[in-house]
Amino acid sequence: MADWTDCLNFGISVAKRAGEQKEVKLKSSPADLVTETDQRVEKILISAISTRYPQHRFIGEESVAAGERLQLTDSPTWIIDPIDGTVNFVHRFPFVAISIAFAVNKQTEFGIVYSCVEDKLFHAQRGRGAFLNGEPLHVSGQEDISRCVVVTEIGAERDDLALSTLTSNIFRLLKLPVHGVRALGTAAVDMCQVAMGGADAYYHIGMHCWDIAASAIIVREAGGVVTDTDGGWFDVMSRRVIAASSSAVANRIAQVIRPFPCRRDDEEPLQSGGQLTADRKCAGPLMKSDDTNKTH
Ligand SMILES: O=P(O)(O)OC(CO)CO
Ligand SMILES: [Mg+2]
Ligand SMILES: [Mg+2]
Repeated sequence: MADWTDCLNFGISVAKRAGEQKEVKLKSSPADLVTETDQRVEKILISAISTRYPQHRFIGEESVAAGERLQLTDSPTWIIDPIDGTVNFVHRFPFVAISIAFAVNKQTEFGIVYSCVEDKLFHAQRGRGAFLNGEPLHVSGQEDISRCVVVTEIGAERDDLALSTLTSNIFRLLKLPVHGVRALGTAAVDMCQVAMGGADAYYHIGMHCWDIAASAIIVREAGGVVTDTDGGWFDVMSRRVIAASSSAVANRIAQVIRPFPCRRDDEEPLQSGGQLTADRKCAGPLMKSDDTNKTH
């Protein structure tokens, strides 16, 4: 089996260096919360990594936003979110992360999440455990949904149907009941909370591969489970994820939440007047036939 430890150590060093970038400049208007820093950090990371590993490929949030094709092949590929939590970054809400995953043959070999403000470096390598600042990490192991803190994200969708699906999912969880529902504004850090036992589960439909690939392996290596939102096999390109302290908790969340259809990350983006649309948007919530036994 190939040993990717050299790549992991290099990834950790560039993530920590890039985490020193602090300047906030909006790209065009206050409504456009992609900052120049997002783009600069991605360039710093890709430039450093590609100099050292010229054969490797990249999937970067800002490169894809600029029109680059999003395709995960069997080649060694770095999947990068230069700033996970851009809205937090702009508002100085103190949870912002650099997220880097590395996949070979479409399998994630390691993940790095550097929560810059907290100065917390999470990492995991396949089969070798998960760590926070070098110390081993473990999920809570909680199996009882009624004792769980569950994390999710509010996202950027603001249409009525999207919001009603989002809020009704939270409503159903709170009515189970769970101990609490939280949202930190960064999927990578949300999922690392599950890895460290600060939360017992995370779920979301609509995140991209760069938001969740690194933290998914961190949760698994910390002893947790990562599934699709229907409880099945997790596909990093599907934009559907549950990360949980146990299979029992993951399955219970899968039973409770209503699906929210999204275009896969590796689907061709929609064309709009000859231009690629800005995002691979969620299609809006749909009821599936298996929803009929769900309340609310
Ligand atoms: O700040 P970003 O990278 O857009 O990510 C958000 C989700 O869209 C938080 O995870
Ligand atoms: Mg992100
Ligand atoms: Mg980002």
